[in-house]
Amino acid sequence: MITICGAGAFGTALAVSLAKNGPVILWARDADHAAEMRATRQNARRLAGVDLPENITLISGPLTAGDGACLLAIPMQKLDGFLAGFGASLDNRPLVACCKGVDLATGLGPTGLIDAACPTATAAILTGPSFARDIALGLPTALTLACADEGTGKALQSALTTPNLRLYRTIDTTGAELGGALKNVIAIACGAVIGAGLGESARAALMTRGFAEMNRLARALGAQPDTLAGLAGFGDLALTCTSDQSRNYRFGLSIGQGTDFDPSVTVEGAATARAVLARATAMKIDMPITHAVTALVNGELRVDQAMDMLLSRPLKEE
Ligand SMILES: NC(=O)c1ccc[n+]([C@@H]2O[C@H](COP(=O)([O-])OP(=O)(O)OC[C@H]3O[C@@H](n4cnc5c(N)ncnc54)[C@H](O)[C@@H]3O)[C@@H](O)[C@H]2O)c1
Ligand SMILES: O=P(O)(O)OC[C@H](O)CO
Repeated sequence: MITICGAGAFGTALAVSLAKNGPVILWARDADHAAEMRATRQNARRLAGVDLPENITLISGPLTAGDGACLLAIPMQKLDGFLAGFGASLDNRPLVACCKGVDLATGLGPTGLIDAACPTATAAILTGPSFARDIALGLPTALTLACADEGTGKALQSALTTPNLRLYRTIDTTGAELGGALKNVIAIACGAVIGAGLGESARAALMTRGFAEMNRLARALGAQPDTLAGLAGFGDLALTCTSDQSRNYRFGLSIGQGTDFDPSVTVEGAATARAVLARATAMKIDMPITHAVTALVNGELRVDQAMDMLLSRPLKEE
C-alpha cells in the first residue's frame, strides 16, 4: 500500500488521486490535524472543500508504513529534519520526494537527502507542473517521475499513474529535481516584475533568460538537457511564472507591490535562491536572475534596482 507523509496541500491532493487506484495511508505531523480530517473527511487547513475518499486512512505519530512506496510531501527545508526523525522506519523501500528545492544547510536536493539519511531506500522524485487543487479535482495533469534505478522507476510510474495523473519517466534525478527547484526562483522574479508594473515583455524575458540560467547550472551538475526541456523544467516554469495560483509567483507579486506576505505560506523559491546562489558562485556559474532574486528576498535591493542590475550587464550573444 502507498503511504504519503505530509498532509499539506500536495500530499492530500496526491492521496485523493491515488485513492482511485486503491487504499492509501496519509500521515500528518500533527495528531489534531489527522483527527480533524478523520472526523470531517476534508483537509480544511490546506485543501478546503475537497472530500477525502473513505479508502484514505489518516494517521499521525509513529510511522507504520507497510513495505510499499512512501511519498514524502514535506517542504524542502523540513525534509532533512523529517528524515532524521522517521528515516529509520522507511528503509528498504522506494522513497519518492514530492518537494521542490535545494536544502539550504547541505546544498543537496531531495534525492540527495534521502540517499544520505536512508541508504537502503531507493530515492525517486515526482515533479512537474501541477497545482494541488487541480490534481485533487481530477483535472488532467502530467508529471515527471525520476528514479536512477530503472526497474524501480518503471514500477513507480505504473503505481502512481491515475486516471487524471499521467507520469513520464526518466533516470535523470538531477535534472528533474533542479528543474523543479530553479523554476520557483524564476517565478519569484516574474511575480516581482508584474507586481511592480514592469510589464509582460519583462516577464517573457525573465522566463527565457531564466530558463537559460536553469540549463547552465543543471548541465554543469550533470543533468540531461531533455529533462530541463520537459515537464520538470520548462513545463513547470511555464505554469509557475504565469499563474497566481502559485505561491512563489504570489510572493514575488507582494515584493513588487511592496505588500506583506503571510510568512506561514510555503514558498520554496526563497531559500532555494540562496542555496543555489552559493553553489553557483562556488562553481563560477553566472546566474544573474538568481542573484537578483536572492537580493530581493534578503531585502537588499528593490525591484527597480534589481532590474537595472540585470539590464546594465555587458551585452552578449544569446
Ligand atoms: N501545493 C502545490 O500545488 C504543490 C504542487 C507540486 C509540488 N508541491 C511541493 O510539495 C511540497 C509541499 O508543499 P505543500 O503545498 O503540500 O505545502 P503545505 O504548506 O500545504 O503543507 C506542508 C505540510 O508539511 C508539513 N510539515 C511541515 N514541516 C514538517 C516536518 N518537519 N515534518 C513533517 N511534516 C512537516 C506541514 O504540517 C504541512 O502539512 C513543496 O515542496 C511544494 O513545492 C506543491
Ligand atoms: O505554489 P507553488 O509556487 O509552490 O507551485 C506549486 C507547484 O510547484 C507548481 O507546479
